[in-house]
Amino acid sequence: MSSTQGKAIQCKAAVAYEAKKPLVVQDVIVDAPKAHEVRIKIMNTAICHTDAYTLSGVDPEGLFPCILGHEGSGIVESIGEGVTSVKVGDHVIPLYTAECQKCKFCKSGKTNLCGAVRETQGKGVMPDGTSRFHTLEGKDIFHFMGCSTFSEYTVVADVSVVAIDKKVSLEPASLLGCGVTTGFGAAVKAANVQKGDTVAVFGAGTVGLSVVQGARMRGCSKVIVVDINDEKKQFSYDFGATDFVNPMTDLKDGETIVNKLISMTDGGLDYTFDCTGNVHVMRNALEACHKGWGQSFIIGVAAAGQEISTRPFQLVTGRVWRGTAFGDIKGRTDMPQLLDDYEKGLLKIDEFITHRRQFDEINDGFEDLHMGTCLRTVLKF
Ligand SMILES: NC(=O)C1=CN([C@@H]2O[C@H](COP(=O)(O)OP(=O)(O)OC[C@H]3O[C@@H](n4cnc5c(N)ncnc54)[C@H](OP(=O)(O)O)[C@@H]3O)[C@@H](O)[C@H]2O)C=CC1
Ligand SMILES: N[C@@H](CCC(=O)N[C@@H](CSC=O)C(=O)NCC(=O)O)C(=O)O
Ligand SMILES: [Zn+2]
Ligand SMILES: [Zn+2]
Repeated sequence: MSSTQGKAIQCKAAVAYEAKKPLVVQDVIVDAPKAHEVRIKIMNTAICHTDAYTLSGVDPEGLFPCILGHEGSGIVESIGEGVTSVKVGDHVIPLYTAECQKCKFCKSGKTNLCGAVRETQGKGVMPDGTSRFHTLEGKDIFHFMGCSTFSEYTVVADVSVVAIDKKVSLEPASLLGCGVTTGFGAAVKAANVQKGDTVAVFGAGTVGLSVVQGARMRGCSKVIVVDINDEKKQFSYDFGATDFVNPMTDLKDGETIVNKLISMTDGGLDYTFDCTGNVHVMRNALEACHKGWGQSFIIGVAAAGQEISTRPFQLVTGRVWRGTAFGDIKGRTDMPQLLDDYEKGLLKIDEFITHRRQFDEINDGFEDLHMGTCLRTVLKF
C-alpha cells in the first residue's frame, strides 16, 4: 500500500485557465480516487494536436480551467473501492475511449465507443459528477477527455485505463494513448486494408504516419501521402509511403489534388484517410476514392461550426464516407496486441518522438507542434 493511499496529493500540473493562453505550471490538489477510480502517477505525456485544438477555444466541449493531456503513461499509485481492472504498481495507459465491456456499445461488437463514462467525460468531471482536481485555494479544475495527463498525478475511471507489460518502456507507451494507436488502428482495424490495396493519407503528422505504417504492414501496393509541408516528405518515406505529393508545389496548371490522385491510381483509391481536421481536405479525400468501392475515413477533428459537404452523387456512385475514433481500437482488449507488434518491431513508436522536454517546458512543447520537424514532443516529470 502506498503512503499516499486515501489522501489528497499536492503535485505539479499544467492548468489551462483560458483559451489561447499559455498553460500555467503550478501546484494543484489531486483527491484520492473514489469507488471505481484509479489514481495514476504520470511518468510521460506527449502533446497531441487535439490538446492544441481544445486550448485554441474551438472545441465545443472545451471547458476552462482544465488540465489537458490525453496521451500519457504512468504507474498506478492507488485505487478506489471495487477496482479490479488494475492494481497498485501496474504500468498503465489512460484511455480517452473507455471500454467498460458491459454497456450497449461495448457489447454490440460494432464499435469501440463506450457509453459508460462518455457523458460526464465531455463535461470535464468524473462519473459521479465531481472533479478530483482543485487549486490550492480550493477551486475545482475540470478534467479533460477522461485522462488529464498534464498532471503529475491524475484520477481516471477504472474503465478508462489499461495495464501494460512492464517490459515496455513507459516513454513510447505514452504514444499508444492516442496518435499511434489511432492511425495504426484506422488502417488495420477500422479500414482493415489488405495486401495490394491503394491508400492515400492526407496529413503526415503522427496520426497520418501511423496510418501509413499500418497500410505498409498489410502490404498495400501504393501508400500516397499528401501534405502541404515538404519537411514531411522524408518522414513519410521513413514510415513506408510509396509516394509523397505536396498540393502546393506538385500540381500542374489546372490540376487538382483529386485529379492527380485519380491519375496515379487508375481511377481512384481503395482507401483514403483525412488526418488534418480540414473539411476541404476531407472532401478531397472522399472524391479521390475509386468509384463503386472506395472508402474515405475522417480521423481529423474539425473546429466547432465546420461542416463537410460533397455532391451526393459521390456516394450514390459507391464511395463510402466514414469516421473513426481511436482507430476503432478497444483500449483494454486490443492494447496487448499493439504492444506485441511494437516489441516485435512491426510497429514503430520511438521514431515519432522527435522532441523531448521536461514537464515545466510544456508551453514550448505546444510551440514545437508548429514545426514541420516535430511529430511528437514527449514531456517527462
Ligand atoms: N479521431 C481520432 O480519434 C483522433 C483524431 N485526431 C486528430 O487528427 C488530426 C491529426 O493529428 P496529429 O497527427 O496529432 O496532427 P499534426 O498536426 O501533427 O498532423 C497534421 C498534418 O496535416 C498537415 N496538413 C495541414 N493542412 C493540410 C492540408 N490542407 N493538406 C495536407 N496536409 C495538411 C499538417 O501540416 P502543418 O504541420 O504544416 O500544418 C500536419 O503535417 C488532428 O485533427 C487531431 O485533432 C488525433 C488523434 C485521434
Ligand atoms: N470534443 C470535440 C470532439 C473531439 C473528438 O472528436 N475527439 C476524438 C478524439 S481526438 C484525439 O486526439 C474522438 O475520439 N472522439 C470520439 C469521442 O467520443 O469523443 C467536439 O465536441 O467536437
Ligand atoms: Zn490525441
Ligand atoms: Zn462500454
